[in-house]
Amino acid sequence: MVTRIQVGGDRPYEVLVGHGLAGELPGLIGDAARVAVLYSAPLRERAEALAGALAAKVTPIEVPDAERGKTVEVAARCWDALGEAGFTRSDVVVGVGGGAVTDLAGFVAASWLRGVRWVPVSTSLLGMVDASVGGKTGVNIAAGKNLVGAFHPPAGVLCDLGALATLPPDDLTAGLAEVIKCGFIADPRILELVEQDPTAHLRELVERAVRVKAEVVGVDLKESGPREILNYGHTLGHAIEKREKYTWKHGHAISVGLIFAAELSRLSGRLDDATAARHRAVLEKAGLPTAYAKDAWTDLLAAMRVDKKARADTLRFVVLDGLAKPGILTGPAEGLLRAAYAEVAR
Ligand SMILES: NC(=O)c1ccc[n+]([C@@H]2O[C@H](COP(=O)([O-])OP(=O)(O)OC[C@H]3O[C@@H](n4cnc5c(N)ncnc54)[C@H](O)[C@@H]3O)[C@@H](O)[C@H]2O)c1
Ligand SMILES: O=C(O)C(=O)C[C@@H](O)[C@H](O)[C@H](O)COP(=O)(O)O
Ligand SMILES: [Zn+2]
Repeated sequence: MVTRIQVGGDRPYEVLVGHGLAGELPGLIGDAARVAVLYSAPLRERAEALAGALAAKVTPIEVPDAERGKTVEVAARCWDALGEAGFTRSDVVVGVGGGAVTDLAGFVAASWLRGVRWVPVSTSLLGMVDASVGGKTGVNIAAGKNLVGAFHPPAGVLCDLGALATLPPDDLTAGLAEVIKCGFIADPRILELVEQDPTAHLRELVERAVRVKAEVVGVDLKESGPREILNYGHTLGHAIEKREKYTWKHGHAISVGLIFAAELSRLSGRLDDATAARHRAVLEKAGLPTAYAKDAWTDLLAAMRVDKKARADTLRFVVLDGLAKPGILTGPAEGLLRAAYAEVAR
């Protein structure tokens, strides 16, 4: 059974969730004469199998794995490959992999000839529920996470649940952080399912999280307001990733960031104690990290200043005013931020 979830907006598309979706790719490619398939080594066989079923001339591009591939230098190598293959505006970029590869593939597609079609074939939990949906594409730079990129919605998204069988357990756990985020900002049923047993409810969790994201990005592609809620936990999370030079898994950093954001919500008098405590409990139950280095505060505060939600010198955070009631906290005092950090510092 294939579930089709619609994403609205000026350039609507579908997210397909199911098993064995390879047969859906040619339809999304359409009559393109050339297709570039970006993948990293762990997904080589899957990418080759998908490429082999396409009628178009395929340019395979193997990129470094995980965050090591999400760089300007790797994007430039991809542009060179597209140039050599004579890629035109009717050609298509496909990204096969987790969020790092699909963010890179989307960025290459967004920047090539100022924008060609692209299709993420998501193979990680995090990619399925978050990275492949919504058209945020980009790369990391030394100054911060995802600081260079573009909004460029895909032609469609394939989430083949069968791929999750080979996903390393740590990466499955990392993906749960974004699933849990969706539970706190919009769909508390997600939290109940994770509290019971996430692996027993994977399909429902994927579908629920995709629906949360699809609803938000369908009304606010460019993050002019409502979309900011998807950044819950990300202000501190991205700062941790930067401080760790992108060696921490995104979902792990977001887990700590979610607890920090919940504590910030509680300490600013906006969130009740029980809902704040539930963050730590559900993230722990999923096997996610809940603490970070005590001595890191100065670095983290500096990194948070380039968060995309900041405006000039004012930091802005997504907080909760209750379960599934996200809001914005603008310009909190540093003492408040420090107090929230003390709750995750180890
Ligand atoms: N664009 C967005 O809206 C958005 C949303 C959330 C996260 N992100 C980005 O996504 C990235 C994180 O994505 P991720 O958690 O998928 O990490 P990832 O892409 O680094 O993948 C994690 C690891 O799992 C491997 N892998 C993936 N699928 C596999 C499979 N089926 N079998 C075996 N190995 C597999 C990868 O090769 C990699 O080693 C971050 O860069 C984050 O910033 C983007
Ligand atoms: O799609 C969004 O919007 C999100 O914020 C989802 C996040 O989970 C994701 O990590 C995103 O890449 C963060 O975007 P950024 O703009 O803060 O870099
Ligand atoms: Zn994220």
